[in-house]
Amino acid sequence: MGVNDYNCTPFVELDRDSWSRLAESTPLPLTSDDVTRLAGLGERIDLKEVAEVYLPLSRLLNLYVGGKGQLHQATQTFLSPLSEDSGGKNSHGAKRTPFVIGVAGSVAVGKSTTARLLRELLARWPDTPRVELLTTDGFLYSNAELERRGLMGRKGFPESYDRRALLRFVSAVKSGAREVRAPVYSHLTYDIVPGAEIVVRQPDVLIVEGLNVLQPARPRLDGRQGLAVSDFFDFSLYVDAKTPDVRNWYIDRFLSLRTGAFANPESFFHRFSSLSDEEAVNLASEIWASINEPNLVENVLPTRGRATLVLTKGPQHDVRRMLLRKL
Ligand SMILES: Nc1ncnc2c1ncn2[C@@H]1O[C@H](COP(=O)(O)OP(=O)(O)O)[C@@H](O)[C@H]1O
Ligand SMILES: CC(C)(COP(=O)(O)O)[C@@H](O)C(=O)NCCC(=O)O
Repeated sequence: MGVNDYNCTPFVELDRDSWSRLAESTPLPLTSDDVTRLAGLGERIDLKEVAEVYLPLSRLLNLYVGGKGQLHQATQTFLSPLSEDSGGKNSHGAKRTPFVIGVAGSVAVGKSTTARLLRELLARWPDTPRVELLTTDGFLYSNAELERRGLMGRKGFPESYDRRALLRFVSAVKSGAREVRAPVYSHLTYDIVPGAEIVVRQPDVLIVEGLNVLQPARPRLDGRQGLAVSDFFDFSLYVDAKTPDVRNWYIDRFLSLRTGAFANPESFFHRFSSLSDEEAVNLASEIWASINEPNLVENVLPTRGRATLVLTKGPQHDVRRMLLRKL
């Protein structure tokens, strides 16, 4: 095949039928206990979809985890003469660090749902019982800081995050730090929760989910290329769908929040709980068009080709196609 061949791509493409056939040969099929637990997650996800799409995906991830484990072992063996030379005083070997998976994609495409499902499924594999989840919204600047920077209408854009703190967090996890802490964001108050934090203690797998996790590094002021969180990923997933479908999911979620979470007087959106259907659709469409769609087009979509796996959904969240990076 020549390099000008139109078919020349770094991805292997699998349609839904081929992918779901892999479920048959996936060890550890779902048990009725798993089904009960997954249903208890409160997701509206179809369990057939879990069995046909997400279960084989968890197997693929499990193979990558195993592959990284073997590479770690081989590297330890390679470095072991150095520890022997120093009479065991200097240990050049290092403990294996958590396997980090990035999950990227638009607002409302289903990143959190995918990440939560993967957490459940991965934890069933004997070599990865401890799976933790981090959402990057904890690294958004507080509303007060966003106001100060004139970024309140740009929440979710790369500049609305404390990118240095996020990078330090992921870098510490991949450096083998015993305990790493991250701030917490509340969708209810629409702000960072003062004093709250999540603590990550050397899990087997860490899933880092967020709009911009596949962004490349920004050039530094001294002109040198810095690092990006994606430099620390062992695997990354981009959840993709047509923009009009994602817009519909955003509006649907907004409508169900209006009758659910927005009814809580603590909610930032409480004042919208009494909107009529039409008013709520107009407001959600306005937020989508002014913030989330421009961010998708300008910042999120351009990172899709950087993922290890692109998962493309149809209008009902049904996964239709997988693009897997060739090795
Ligand atoms: N696989 C799925 N099947 C059915 N509904 C889904 C699925 N994934 C997400 N959703 C729904 O789509 C909306 C957006 O999903 P969510 O995971 O919150 O997106 P994100 O984290 O990307 O903003 C939610 O209402 C969620 O219930
Ligand atoms: C909190 C978010 C920026 C997503 O953050 P992420 O966890 O992807 O970093 C997003 O869900 C959001 O609230 N965007 C602001 C515009 C809106 O209200 O939809």
